[in-house]
Amino acid sequence: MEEQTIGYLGPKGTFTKMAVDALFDGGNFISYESIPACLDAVEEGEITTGVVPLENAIEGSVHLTIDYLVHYVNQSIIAEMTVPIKQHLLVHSQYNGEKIERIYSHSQAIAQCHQYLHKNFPGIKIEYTTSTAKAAEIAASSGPKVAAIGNHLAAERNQLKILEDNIHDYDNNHTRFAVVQKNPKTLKVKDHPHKQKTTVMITLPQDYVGALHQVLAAFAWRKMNLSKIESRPLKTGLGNYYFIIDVEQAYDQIMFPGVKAELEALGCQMKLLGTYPSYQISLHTPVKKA
Ligand SMILES: O=C(O)C(=O)C[C@]1(C(=O)O)C=C[C@@H](O)C=C1
Repeated sequence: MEEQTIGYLGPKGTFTKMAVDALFDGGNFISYESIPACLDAVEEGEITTGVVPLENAIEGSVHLTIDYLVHYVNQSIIAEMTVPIKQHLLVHSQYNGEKIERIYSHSQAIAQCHQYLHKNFPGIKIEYTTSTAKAAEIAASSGPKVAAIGNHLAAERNQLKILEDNIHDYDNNHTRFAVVQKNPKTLKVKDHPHKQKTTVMITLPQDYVGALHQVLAAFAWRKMNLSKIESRPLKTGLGNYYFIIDVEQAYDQIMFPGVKAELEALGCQMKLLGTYPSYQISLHTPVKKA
C-alpha cells in the first residue's frame, strides 16, 4: 500500500492533529493553516486525505467545513472520529500573576468557554485565530499579559503554562472530525470502528406544508435511525435551505435508493456525502498546572 498522505488543520498542537495522531497508523502528515486550505489541497490532489473538524458537542456544527464540502469541493467523508476536547487557559512561561489583557483562540474554543470567560474575564479583548494551536504560538511570542485557550499539547510545544485546566463550560465536551478524500482509498488506522454511518444532503423543491415531515417519513417507515439533522442556507435567497442528515447505518443497495426514489418523487434531491466507519477516540490528556 502506498504511503498515506494526510493533511490536517494545523499547526501541530491543534485538536485536529491530536485526533490524527490517535487514529492513523503512520503516514506522511501535512499541516494546513485553515479548513479551506486543507480541503483545497485534497481537491487538487496534493494530498489523498484531509482531516477537518465537523461538529462540537457544545457549540454545534463547524459550518465552514459543512459549507465547503457542499459548495466548493467534490469529496466524500470516508471516516469520522469523535475525540474528547479539554480546553485550558494557557499563559506565557514568565507569567507571574500579571493582569491578562487579551485572550486568543479559535472561535469554536471561545464559544465552548463562553461562560467561563464571561465570569472570569468580563469585557476582555478576545482575538480569533485559525486554530487553538495558532493562538498558543501567539501567546508564546507575546508575553505574560496575553493568554490562549487550547490543549496541553499546544502548551508543551510552546512552553506555555496551564493557568487553569478544563475551562469549557460543560462536561462531555467532544468534537467530531471528518476524514475526507476525493478518490476513496483504504486508510491505515490503529482503531476499530464503533459503528457505521451515512451522511446525505437533501434539498427541497420549494417551501410547502409538510415537506420536511415527508422527507423524514421516508427514513422513519424504513426504520432508519437518524443521529443528526441540520438545515443550512442554500445561499440562493432567504428561506432557502438544504438539510444534512446523518443516518446510523452504512449505505446499502436497498434502503438508500428506496429513500432517494421516494424523495425524488416528491421533487427533492438527495446527494450522498459519505458512508463511513465512526471511530471513538479516547485521548489520555495529562495536565500539569502552573
Ligand atoms: O483549533 C483547533 O485546535 C482545532 O483543531 C479546531 C477545533 C474546531 O474547529 O472545532 C477542533 C476542536 C475544538 O472543538 C476546537 C477547535
